[in-house]
Amino acid sequence: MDQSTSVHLRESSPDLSVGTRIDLDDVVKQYVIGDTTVTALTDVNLHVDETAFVVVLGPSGSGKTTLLNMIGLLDTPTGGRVALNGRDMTGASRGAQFALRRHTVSFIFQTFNLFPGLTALENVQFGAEVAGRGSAAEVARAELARVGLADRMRHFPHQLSGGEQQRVAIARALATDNPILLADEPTGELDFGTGVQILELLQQQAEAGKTVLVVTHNRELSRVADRVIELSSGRIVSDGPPSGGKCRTADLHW
Ligand SMILES: Nc1ncnc2c1ncn2[C@@H]1O[C@H](COP(=O)(O)OP(=O)(O)OP(=O)(O)O)[C@@H](O)[C@H]1O
Repeated sequence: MDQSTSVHLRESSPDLSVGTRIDLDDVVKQYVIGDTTVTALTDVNLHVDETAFVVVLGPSGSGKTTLLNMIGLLDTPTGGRVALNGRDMTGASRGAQFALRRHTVSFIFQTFNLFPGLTALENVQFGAEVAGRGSAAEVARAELARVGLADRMRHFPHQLSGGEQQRVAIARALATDNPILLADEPTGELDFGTGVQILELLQQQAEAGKTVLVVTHNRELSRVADRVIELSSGRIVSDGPPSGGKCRTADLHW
């Protein structure tokens, strides 16, 4: 085997036997546009090694999405270190980042980001295929049933409500079987009742053994978390259980 083949195989075969772990050490992220520098994250130290429902809370512009993008290896820090599953990915090649991300992290977005020309089933099947899972159609059917959409498999996104579309997006994330779910304002487009259902669904995934990180500006949502990481102007200003203790989704108001 020549050296390039060996490097390729190594990069596309991350060690999946290690447990899920997120480590950010002294992470800084700056964006430079013309002669303006925006510091989105400053000296962020974050360690998650538990399967838990974690809420990242902060006002608009505090760096929540930037933090999620760092954890999900969608963006690289200006300074500091990002490691997933104990592997330092800070200086890793795009190929190595893609390979690890593919088997570790799945994303859920505020605007669902479904493929409009694919049915619910095909959207979810795509998730299973990207992750290289066998029997992708079977996996997709099972995950859609898990999120309560067994009777909507042939529907296209425009034929589904916002809450149903978000369920499809969650099913697509689950179809990858990745251990970390990163959700950016997943209830932002939904009414209160639907948002609570989506939150419950995400909470169930944490109870089933996933690490679920949900970004929100809505403090009320953070009351159901196991752990709340609060950001202000790019810095973590608190990290711990919700003040007042964890409550049930049924006790939320917004
Ligand atoms: N690609 C980029 N180029 C330049 N500046 C950026 C970029 N992405 C984010 N920023 C800046 O970094 C800061 C943090 O942005 P970020 O989107 O992480 O905040 P946020 O807390 O997620 O905000 P929101 O809740 O409004 O989505 C903001 O000042 C934003 O303008």
